[in-house]
Order: sequence, then structure tokens, then C-alpha cells
Amino acid sequence: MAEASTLAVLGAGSWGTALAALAARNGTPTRLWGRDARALAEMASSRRNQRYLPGLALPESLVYESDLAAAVRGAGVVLIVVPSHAFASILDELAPLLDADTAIAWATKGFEPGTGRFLHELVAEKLPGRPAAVITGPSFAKEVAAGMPSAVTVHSEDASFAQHLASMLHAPDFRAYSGNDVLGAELGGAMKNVLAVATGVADGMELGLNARAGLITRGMNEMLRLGVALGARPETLMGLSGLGDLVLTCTGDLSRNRRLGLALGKGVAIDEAVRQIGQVVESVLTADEVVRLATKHGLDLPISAGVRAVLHGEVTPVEGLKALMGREQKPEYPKGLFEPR
Ligand SMILES: NC(=O)C1=CN([C@@H]2O[C@H](COP(=O)(O)OP(=O)(O)OC[C@H]3O[C@@H](n4cnc5c(N)ncnc54)[C@H](OP(=O)(O)O)[C@@H]3O)[C@@H](O)[C@H]2O)C=CC1
Ligand SMILES: O=C(CO)COP(=O)(O)O
Repeated sequence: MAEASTLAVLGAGSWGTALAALAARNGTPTRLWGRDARALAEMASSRRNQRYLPGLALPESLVYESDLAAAVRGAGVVLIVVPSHAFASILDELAPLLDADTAIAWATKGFEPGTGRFLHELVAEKLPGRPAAVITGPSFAKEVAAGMPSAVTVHSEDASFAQHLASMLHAPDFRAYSGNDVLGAELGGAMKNVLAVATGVADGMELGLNARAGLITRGMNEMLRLGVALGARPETLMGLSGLGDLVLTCTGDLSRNRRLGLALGKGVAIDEAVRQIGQVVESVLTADEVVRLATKHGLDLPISAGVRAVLHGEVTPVEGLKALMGREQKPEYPKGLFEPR
């Protein structure tokens, strides 16, 4: 029998650590699991995550657990914060370990690589019948860890679970809203990473502020078009999970996806740029999946497709720019753009 108020956070990188610290500081009994037992022991003794969140003093009450079974035993909520490429495998590992009444949440942004499946689809398939929620929105881990004001949103089909999880996180400097459009919330968080590369490339090429604003706006348009085709609600995409995170990541240099674009725009090779960033850069895998989903739904998303092509080295940033600027002249909003198809 799980204890509803107990939280197990899986993934001891920057975002998992920041969320675990936030919940523990809020008085939620919280355990943090990571795959690197040595790094976790070091965190337990120093009360710091020197690699991913240097500078943050971790709360005394946070418990570190390198054994996955022990970390999730009796937890009311398991919050997954591993990168998207590790998401499906961690669900497989969890399946035999969870109590029957443990709920699932995730703060990972992306899709299943190679299939374009949403993370909520993976959860429904591998851990069926449990309350499930996504936490997303404009939230750089470093700022949340520093107690700087932030707002996120928690979406679940189960309104009382969304509310329960939001209240575990909600704090004087951290607003947690709630909603029930899981697909829309996930799509915004995944697509903004791809679009952040586009504005990063433009800024790396020193194309100017007009170019940046144009890319953010037309990128938002791509998010809305794909979202509506998939059944997301436009207001979700215009909220924290879509527009909010798009603006943050396209303009804030703390964004690793934006920094990847900046480096590519300056002519740095992709492998070297990813190595220098040294943390997860979700767009590298997500761009393929956005284009895969768009193609499946008969949509042409030129900015996302351009990012994918640049990431694969199929075109240079200069060629990508030429292709975008050379597209046919047309109305900004063709009739019926936001109507469900
Ligand atoms: N950082 C942020 O500001 C935010 C991040 N996110 C999202 O959170 C997710 C995690 O990102 P973030 O914490 O920033 O990434 P980081 O690069 O900071 O950390 C990644 C963590 O995941 C671990 N990891 C990698 N592969 C596996 C695996 N196969 N199994 C278990 N653990 C694994 C790493 O462990 P190891 O050190 O051993 O490699 C590391 O602890 C991403 O989807 C990101 O988009 C969402 C909102 C904000
Ligand atoms: O998702 C994030 C902020 O909301 C973090 O963005 P990056 O992964 O680009 O650093």
C-alpha cells in the first residue's frame, strides 16, 4: 500500500534534482533515485549535486536511493525525470516494482525516439490503469533551484491527481497550475526544444532581432498546426507549456537547445557542440519525431524540418535560412488553420 504523500523522483540530473529539492523543501517526504550510485553517495554526503546543479544546497530531508526498487517502494507518486531516450526502458523496469496504487508523473520533454509516440502513450501501455500526469512549462532548473519565481503546469486526465501533484510542488516562489490536456502539454514542451535550436542558429549567425521574433512566431504557428491536427487544445499551446516555454527557451541562454543552435550558427560541428554542453539536448532526437508526426498528418512544418536537416548535416545553417526565406509568399493564416481536421 503506497503512502500518497511520499514522492520518488527518478533521475538525478539538473531537473530531477531541482524538483526533488523543491518538493522536499515543501515538506513532502521525497526520495531521489539516480543510476550512478557513486554520484548519489557523494550527493548524500555533501548535500550538493556538483555535476548538474552546482551551488544548490540540497535540503536535509531529501533521501538518496540508488536501488530503484527501494526508491519506489511505498511511494504514492513516482516522478520520472530521465531523458526521453531512457523513458521507455525505465517504465519497463518499474512495471514489476510498483505498488498497485502508485501514481505516475513525468517532467521529461520529448517523444519515444524512432516512433514519435508520446510519453503518455508509453505510460498507458506499460503502466496501465494508474493516475498519470505531466509536469511542464518554462522552468530552467538552475532558476528553480535558486528559488527564483517560476510557473509550471501539471496536466492529467485525473483532475484530483493533477491537483494533488500541483500542490506537492506549489510554493511561494513556484506556481503550479493544473489542466487536463496531457497531449497538448507534452507537445508544447517537446516542440519548443526544436524551435529553440532555430532561434539559436539565427542568433549564432547574427541575423538580428527581427529574425528571432519572426522565428518564434512562425514556430508557434507550427506548434499550433501540429497540435490541432493531433487533437491538442490551442489554449494549452498558448499557455505555459507551449508559448511560455517557447519564449523562455528561444531567448534564454540557459537553454541547452538554444545553445546548441547558437553553436551550429557559429559553425561549430554538432558533436562538438553537444559535447561542450555536457547535458541532455532533447532536440537532437525530438526534431526527427516532430517531422515524423507532421508527415504522418500531412503537414509541412518548414522551421522544424529545417532544424532536423541542419541537425543531420543535410543542409548548412546558411542553406536552411535561404530555403526558409525563399518559400512562396502567402497569407499569414490560411482559412481554417485552427479548426480540427
Ligand atoms: N534542466 C531543465 O531546466 C529542465 C529539463 N527538463 C527535462 O527533463 C529531462 C531531464 O533533463 P535534465 O535533468 O535537465 O538532464 P541532465 O542532462 O541535467 O541530467 C540527465 C540525467 O539523466 C540521467 N540519465 C541519463 N540516461 C539515463 C538512463 N538511461 N537511465 C537513468 N538515468 C539516466 C543522467 O545520469 P548520468 O549522470 O549517470 O548520465 C543524469 O542524471 C529532459 O527531458 C529535459 O528536457 C524539463 C524542464 C526543465
Ligand atoms: O525545458 C527547459 C526549460 O523549461 C530547459 O530547456 P533546455 O533543455 O533547452 O535547457
